[in-house]
Amino acid sequence: MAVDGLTKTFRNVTAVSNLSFTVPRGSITGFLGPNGSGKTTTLSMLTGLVRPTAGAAYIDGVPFTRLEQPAQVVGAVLDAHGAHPKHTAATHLKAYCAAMGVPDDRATRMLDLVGLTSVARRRVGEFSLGMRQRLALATALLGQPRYLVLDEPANGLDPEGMAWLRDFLVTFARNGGTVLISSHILREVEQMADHLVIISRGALVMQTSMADLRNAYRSRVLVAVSDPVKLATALAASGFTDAQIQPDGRLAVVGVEPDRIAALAGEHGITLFGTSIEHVDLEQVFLAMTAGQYTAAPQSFGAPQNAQSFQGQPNYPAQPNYPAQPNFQQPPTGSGGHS
Ligand SMILES: Nc1ncnc2c1ncn2[C@@H]1O[C@H](COP(=O)(O)OP(=O)(O)OP(=O)(O)O)[C@@H](O)[C@H]1O
Repeated sequence: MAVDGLTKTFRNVTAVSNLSFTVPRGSITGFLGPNGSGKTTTLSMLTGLVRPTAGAAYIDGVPFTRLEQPAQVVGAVLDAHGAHPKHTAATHLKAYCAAMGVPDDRATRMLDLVGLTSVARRRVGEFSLGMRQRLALATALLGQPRYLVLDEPANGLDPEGMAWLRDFLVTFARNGGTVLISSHILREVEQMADHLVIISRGALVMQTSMADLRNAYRSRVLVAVSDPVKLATALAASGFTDAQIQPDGRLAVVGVEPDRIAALAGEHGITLFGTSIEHVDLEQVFLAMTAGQYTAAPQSFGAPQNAQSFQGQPNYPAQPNYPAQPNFQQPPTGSGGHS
């Protein structure tokens, strides 16, 4: 799946603006952006529900409208409220089976797969949002598609439902399926996605693998020592080259455990005053990247104090932005150890 220069303008609102990205085959790609950033509009263009103003979207190399048997290529969940409220879950699915030309027993199997067998004869109007999400997924799966396009499927799911969805999608991708799943919360997709496409105001902010993102925003250890240059040299001699002296004189070290740093300092006669680990919250990084969707003040989105705006930067920022510095911890008097 891919979109290329995709643009959609509704009267005077540009919902999607010259957006290009690729969803690697066999991946789970998280499609992230704040409310109103253009996710649903993009997914609607991808699945042929909305006509682009410019650009194109491709599934299996062709636009959705040119797919010969679309339901057997792509399953889409764009609206959990698609089923008629007076239909039961079973009649809803069987109607889709008939329309798609697939046998009825597929409906029963999909109800079982999404955990709705016990409520198969209940009216959809009585379903909770989470149950509707499961039914919508069952509908999308009827044609045994290779691609899944899911718009905020976590909406309304309880933690158990979320865990179930995660496991289901991971298995689907492991078996060769490709998933594009939107969310406005990185945490919701972080554990299952192997790629991310991040948008803000309809434009691409970043396209990256999850591994690259984690790597660029790794935790670091801040070390206060008598001689930071000497410690940096000692670390480099041991193969740890990612150490930078901070404006406050501390050494910021990535990829080395505090105990190892303390041992090295001891070996080189460097006095260690204290260490603190600075964990990076990826959700904060994401919020900083997409801040300003509705307001010019990034802080109103809970962004880190030193966060920059990443808008319009398709490439990865060279310098990771760490959240505000944690309080420096002094070791107990006379211990000379690390915290
Ligand atoms: N049919 C439409 N007519 C006019 N404006 C629209 C239409 N559909 C979407 N928009 C506008 O396009 C922008 C993007 O909306 P879209 O629903 O694609 O965002 P989203 O990222 O999916 O948001 P959310 O996370 O809240 O679902 C919004 O400003 C929205 O008001």
